[in-house]
Amino acid sequence: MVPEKDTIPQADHLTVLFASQTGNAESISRNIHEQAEERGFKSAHFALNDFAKIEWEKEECLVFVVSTTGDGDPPDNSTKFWRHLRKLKGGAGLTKAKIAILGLGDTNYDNFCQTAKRLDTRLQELGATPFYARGLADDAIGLEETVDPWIKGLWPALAHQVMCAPAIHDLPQPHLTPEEKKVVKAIIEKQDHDHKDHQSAPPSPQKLSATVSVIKESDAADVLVKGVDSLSVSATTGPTASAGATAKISVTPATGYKINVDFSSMANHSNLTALPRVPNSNLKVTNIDSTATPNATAPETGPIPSFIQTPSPVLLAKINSVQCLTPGDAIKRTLLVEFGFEDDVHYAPGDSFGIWAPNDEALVRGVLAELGMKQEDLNKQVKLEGDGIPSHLQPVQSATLLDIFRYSVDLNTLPKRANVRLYADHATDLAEKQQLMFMASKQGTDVFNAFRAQGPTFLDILHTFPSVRIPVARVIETLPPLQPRYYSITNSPMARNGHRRWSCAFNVVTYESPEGVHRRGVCTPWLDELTGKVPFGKAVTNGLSMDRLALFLKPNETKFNLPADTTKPVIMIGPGTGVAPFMGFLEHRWEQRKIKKRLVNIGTAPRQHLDEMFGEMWLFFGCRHREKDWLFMDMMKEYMKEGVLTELQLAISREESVPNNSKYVQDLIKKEGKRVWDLLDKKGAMIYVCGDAKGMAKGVHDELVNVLVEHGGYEQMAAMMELNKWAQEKRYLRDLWA
Ligand SMILES: Cc1cc2nc3c(=O)[nH]c(=O)nc-3n(C[C@H](O)[C@H](O)[C@H](O)COP(=O)(O)O)c2cc1C
Repeated sequence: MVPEKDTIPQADHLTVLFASQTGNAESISRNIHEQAEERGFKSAHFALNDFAKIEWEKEECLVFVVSTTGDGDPPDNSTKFWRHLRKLKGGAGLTKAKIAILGLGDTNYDNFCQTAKRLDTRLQELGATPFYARGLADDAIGLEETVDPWIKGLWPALAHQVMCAPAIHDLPQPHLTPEEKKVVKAIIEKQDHDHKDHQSAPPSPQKLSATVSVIKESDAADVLVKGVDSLSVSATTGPTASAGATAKISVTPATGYKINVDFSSMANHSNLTALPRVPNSNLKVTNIDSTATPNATAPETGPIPSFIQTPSPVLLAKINSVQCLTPGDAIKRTLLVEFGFEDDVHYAPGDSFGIWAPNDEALVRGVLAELGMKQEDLNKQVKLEGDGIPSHLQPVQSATLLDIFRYSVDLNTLPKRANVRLYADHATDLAEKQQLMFMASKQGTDVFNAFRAQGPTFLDILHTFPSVRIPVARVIETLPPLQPRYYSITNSPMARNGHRRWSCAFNVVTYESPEGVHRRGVCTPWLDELTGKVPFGKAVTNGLSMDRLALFLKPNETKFNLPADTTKPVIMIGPGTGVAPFMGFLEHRWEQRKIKKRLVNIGTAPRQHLDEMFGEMWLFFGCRHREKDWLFMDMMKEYMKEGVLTELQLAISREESVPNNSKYVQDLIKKEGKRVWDLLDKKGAMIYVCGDAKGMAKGVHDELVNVLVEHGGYEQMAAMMELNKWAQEKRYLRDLWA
């Protein structure tokens, strides 16, 4: 019997959902969505925060591609969905859902692929059933290692779902390669056989994933779509000049570096396999303005273009002061920058804020020149259109190409194999085409890795393969989105004028690669140049740029803030610029103490010793050389003198006189283990860790486990679980960065 139309399970319908912070999960999920459509599925593609657009009770197959960010946190474009998931009760409309989850993460972080794991658990609690084994891809070894075989295995698993769903035999069947058909047939035959023999359940996701691995590598490249790119110039006039288009200083376009790698191994491989699929061409860039502003050259440092979507409202700020905290011979150049607002802003010590810095102007102009754009085209207003274009491009209704390349595409990102494959399609020189194809293939993995190890910008790639003529629309839609940069606030709203200013401390990221190439980050060198590259010494307040910058408060999901109960002791662990939020904590506590002291003195608060009203504050700080990069040394000493900071433990990593057991903050936690345990056990201290997620945070975490084992009498596993519990209770808080 054919079910009524409304009740037909939509087994040939597929919804591909993503949660992505820096664009990987978004582009991988788009790839899956596009391949699904080519294979005959009716596929839809959404960010998890758009969950309201999905008819959950009707969806049969849902594919999730989710990354993990921060300290095991879900990406920003999925937080609304998580709040929604938390509220749902078991069996809440998900019982029909068949799910497949691909997680992206990095094993250098403690909570590897936490979002995918949590999502899997929660969806199954709510009644969803996996139809295909979960994949967890590791950025540390290369996402492709897992992503490519996972996607390859997805099609037979999906087809199996469709073919086995009895109600939908009349619906069109998805297209499979002959190999995939064989696999599905084998699964169905095996299932029939098992069923006859044992009356057993359908194959488990694990079995499916094991079976699909028989598909040959070379089949991955079976569906290739050559996109037609367009920069159509159907001009209409429009007077608007975008945010970044006003002329100030002239900038010479950068030329790019030629990346040298050895392609000699290419001769040994005549057959290339596992070539990634080229992303579909969806984007159309249409010129909507014929009134060019030919002499406009450099970006305004003022407000960011209106098409940029920030996670909280933009706040305009000017730079009040800048101070270089490290002398010229220090390994890193560290700046303390204070931003000022005209109106009060609300924040708490420990909060962070975002800055949307533009790409380096010379790099932007170099790329546009290399793409064949004429100077007079750069300031024309264009609009970006097309079905299925990346979410960050959808709001671009009217902008200049200059602004799109300044603010919307990441020009420093390392190339992915799918992009290299795309560039091969657009190379006109045969030798270059072959080299690019080789790097995109499985056989060229070593060469590809050697190429990436030199940190090429997009301009370097164009410079290395000069015959690549890639349309600008293809570049815009295939490069990942440029991300804002986040900094911890180092001051307190309780300090004088504290509600009208935010300070932050950061290392200026510029370095020379082993090949002698000058490399730079996006935001910190930009801020350094904007503030005039001040020398080491006192804060500079004069002669600073008068432009307004666009800042925004970062939604503080982790609640990395001081406890409301001021008597609770806090243990702060933050080497290098990881100390930034703790300077805000200390200033805040100092102000709280001053107020309490005044109230006691005038008799409005009970006479009590200040140390009874405020818990101990311990700081574990680390630097390389006491004289060169002990950041905020004077302030730390002052806070010690005032009794605000009750314990300062200093680790110094590059001074010979310092013994090995005091080089890193984790060494000092070990040394002070007994006292740390007492503070945790007897006084319920909070633990805060801020800084590098890979080396430091892991080392500190392991040492905290040891403290619980050695001094608290825990078994290793129990100690780990206790720390996890503290993390969930927000007693052990971490603010980490890559
Ligand atoms: C600031 C930052 C924090 C991260 N934190 C984690 C983490 O806690 N666990 C993990 O497995 N991966 C972590 N990663 C790795 C990302 O999940 C991985 O690079 C992924 O490919 C990013 O995908 P996306 O671009 O879709 O966000 C982190 C990456 C960054 C840049």
